[in-house]
Amino acid sequence: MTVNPAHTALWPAPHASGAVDATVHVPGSKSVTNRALVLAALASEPGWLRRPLRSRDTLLMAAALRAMGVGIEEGIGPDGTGEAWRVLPTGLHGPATIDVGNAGTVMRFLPPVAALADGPVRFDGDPRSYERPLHGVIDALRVLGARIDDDGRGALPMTVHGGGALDGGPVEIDASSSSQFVSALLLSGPRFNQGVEVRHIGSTLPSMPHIRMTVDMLRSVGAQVDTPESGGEPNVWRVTPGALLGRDLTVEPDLSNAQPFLAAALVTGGRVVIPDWPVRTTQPGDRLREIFTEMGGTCELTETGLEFTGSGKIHGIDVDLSEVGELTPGIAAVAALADSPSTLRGVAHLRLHETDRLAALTKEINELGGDVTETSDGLHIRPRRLHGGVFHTYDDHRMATAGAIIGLAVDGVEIENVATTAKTLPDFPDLWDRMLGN
Ligand SMILES: O=C(O)C1=C[C@@H](OP(=O)(O)O)[C@@H](O)[C@H](O)C1
Ligand SMILES: C=C(OP(=O)(O)O)C(=O)O
Repeated sequence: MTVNPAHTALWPAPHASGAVDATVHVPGSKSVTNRALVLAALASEPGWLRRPLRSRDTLLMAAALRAMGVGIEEGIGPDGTGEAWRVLPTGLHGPATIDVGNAGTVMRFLPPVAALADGPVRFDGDPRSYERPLHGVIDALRVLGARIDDDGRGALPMTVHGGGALDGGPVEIDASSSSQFVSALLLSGPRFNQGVEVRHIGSTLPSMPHIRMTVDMLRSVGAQVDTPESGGEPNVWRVTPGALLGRDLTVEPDLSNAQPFLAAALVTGGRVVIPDWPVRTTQPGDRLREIFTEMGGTCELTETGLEFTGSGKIHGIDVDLSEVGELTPGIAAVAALADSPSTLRGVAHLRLHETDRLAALTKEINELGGDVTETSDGLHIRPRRLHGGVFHTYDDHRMATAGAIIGLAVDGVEIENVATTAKTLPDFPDLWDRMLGN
């Protein structure tokens, strides 16, 4: 077996010698970039994507769409400012092979797109992608008229035999393990012959802001979507069939990737400014303004962005994170440094994320001397004096950034495979060093 040196390399997490005071330009949102790419690929005319995130997950999405025949030209925008990608929706063709890596957005959003291609599309990915839930998408697509060959587990690897079109119509799914099942069916819904009506029949539904993001972005390209919030039935979303417009969309900074930098202000009693923080957004990271304020900071949203200031004190928190699960690792890291215990709830589905995040956070914080226990749906964190050591990341970008947060306050923390942050934030070590003035 060959060992990738990047995976075993240890990155000494910088210890903060004082309060940070920095402005950090956070790259574009993964969730917005990958939705925008899918919608542009399904449109009936070319579109622009400005300030797209360039990371492993978004480059995998672009490569997958290209493999099906979509043109994506990477370059500078028409006005010469910043990176912009031109998307030319020239067709959806098979045969094609798609590598999903470990990107939930790629493995869930693209099978419905592949069902519209005119030939077989093979999906494969990292070993972890075989374990992540996909049954909601596979079963639903079969009900809606698609032919899919998998190994019977309702997971990757699989082949979607695109027939050039899909009937669509009503479908029931249990999306309690991932909101991305709902988003996936809605995103391609306008291109199904009868559109789609998705009824969630599971007990819980995580990450609602991400479903709102899907609906908002669909509407912005001309789709008609009925939702529970717009007067429809609870847990039912309806998308009317119709052509999608090619738009010129500027991607917001990734607010979930702003998290470690805001945490740095909290942990060091410093100040961090994130330019271009949107005034109105569906990104779950916007909830950090409230959560990190409750944990001891203050923030102000101005025309230039979000200014977040730590008080030098960090408080524990009792919070339901079901809507904003991807923020859990960073909140757990801050909670481990707080002056009182924390309970993080509503995030059982994190056991099926990039890694089992509840197990990984418990093990890694405890190995630094912490006292974390797993509950049925989250974590209980009792802060203790931590010591240095290796913080393992399990190929999970958010484990790496969580370890870096702890490293600010605890000497001698070494992050294994910090390069895994490339999934959504390839510049992380550089941005972190620059924030610290190194
Ligand atoms: O739709 C999206 O862009 C996402 C939805 C969420 O997935 P889950 O609902 O599976 O947690 C989130 O955790 C993930 O990081 C991104
Ligand atoms: C859960 C996450 O990613 P994915 O899109 O792969 O589900 C995440 O980024 O925290």
